Amino acid sequence: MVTLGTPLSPHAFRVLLLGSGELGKEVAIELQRYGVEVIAADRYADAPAMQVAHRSHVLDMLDGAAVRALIAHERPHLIVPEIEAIHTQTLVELEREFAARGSDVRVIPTARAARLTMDREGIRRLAAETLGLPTSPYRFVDTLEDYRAAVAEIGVPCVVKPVMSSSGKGQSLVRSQADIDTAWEYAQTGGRAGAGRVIVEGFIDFEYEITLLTVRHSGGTTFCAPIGHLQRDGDYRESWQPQPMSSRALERSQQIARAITDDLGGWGVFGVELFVKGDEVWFSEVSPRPHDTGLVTLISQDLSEFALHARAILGLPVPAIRLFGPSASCAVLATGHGVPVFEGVDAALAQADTQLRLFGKPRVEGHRRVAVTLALAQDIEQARERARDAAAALKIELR
Ligand SMILES: Nc1ncnc2c1ncn2[C@@H]1O[C@H](COP(=O)(O)OP(=O)(O)OP(=O)(O)O)[C@@H](O)[C@H]1O
Ligand SMILES: NCC(=O)N[C@@H]1O[C@H](COP(=O)([O-])[O-])[C@@H](O)[C@H]1O
Ligand SMILES: [Mg+2]
Repeated sequence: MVTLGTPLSPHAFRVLLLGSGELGKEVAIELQRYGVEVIAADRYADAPAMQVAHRSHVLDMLDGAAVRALIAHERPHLIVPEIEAIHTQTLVELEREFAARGSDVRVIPTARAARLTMDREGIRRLAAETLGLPTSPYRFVDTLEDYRAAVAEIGVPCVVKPVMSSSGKGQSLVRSQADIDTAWEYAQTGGRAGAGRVIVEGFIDFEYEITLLTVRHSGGTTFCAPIGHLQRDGDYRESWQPQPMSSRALERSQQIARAITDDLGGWGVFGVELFVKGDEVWFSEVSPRPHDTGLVTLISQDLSEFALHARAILGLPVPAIRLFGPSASCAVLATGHGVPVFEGVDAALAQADTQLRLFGKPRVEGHRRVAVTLALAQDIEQARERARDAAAALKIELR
């Protein structure tokens, strides 16, 4: 039984978001709808979720002492990681301390899930070695010498990624011998947490890839319809739902998603990333939180992945999830330096069944996802085309 109070009162139910990007912004909005007091934190000011939260904090979330001090100050009922790059060992310690004190403060979904998934090594070893799920072949390396040996062993093409990174940061595809040293250099400089350990993965020649949104809630586990997506440079550009699949491949995907999410435990949405070829399915990785490719659910489902996350973490029921029809999302990236200014919003919204979200990110330095377009149509091709057309109609100036 959950009791929800009134925000900004002594009876408030407080949720702390660790990470305040576009995904956290939608989660914050959904929590606001239940009268939850929302506190948003990130490494920079005016992050998207901060703009819709009751208050916010700027801190280095990789600094354990800073994370501990923030939690002691805010005393949230739920701690909700929104990105990987958090000092998750501190969350593990805090969770243990809360339990010892008999407090019902929770880390979502669990501190262990946040710790295992912040680092590709934790989750990959759990999936492949403990649970025996099919994955690409892989090696973890710390030095250039070991890295070269790992590439020789795995063979080209292979994929090289820093163990702590997301949205393709620091990731490259090694197609031939000539790419080997550049990929190492990029992995050392492009990740979210500086230089360090790298994973070398054998390249899976998949037909398509999906995110299977899996909701663990008070009434059990519910799967959303599979989301297909297109990635470029390790970052998502388009997603659509439902991805057509053979019943064997869907069944296999759900088995893998259930195995990994049951092991991670807790309540919330998980984005299980899978590669598919025919009836064969490989586990790639999992986010213990809403997934960027799941932005499509803002238009495709009655309960978006953000609404589902809010319900699940609050212990509320998820009796059914309704899919409205073939839908798509298209990520809008800005390149350059400055504050985004959007023109053509009217043109982007001119078609029926089209929506968009402008994230409100305060600045762009290099490449940054700043918006997403959404469309619902008769079929997937038409939905993708509409979402792409809407994205093309947006003109972004960086001032
Ligand atoms: N072993 C592989 N074989 C083939 N393609 C791969 C492999 N690993 C990654 N990719 C491609 O690169 C994309 C990004 O990889 P991955 O999900 O590991 O990176 P990420 O930085 O964690 O991304 P995000 O945080 O956005 O999920 C995958 O969705 C897939 O398209
Ligand atoms: N693939 C993970 C993902 O999409 N995460 C989303 O992007 C934000 C970071 O964006 P930024 O790099 O522009 O600050 C995160 O806070 C989260 O919302
Ligand atoms: Mg991924």
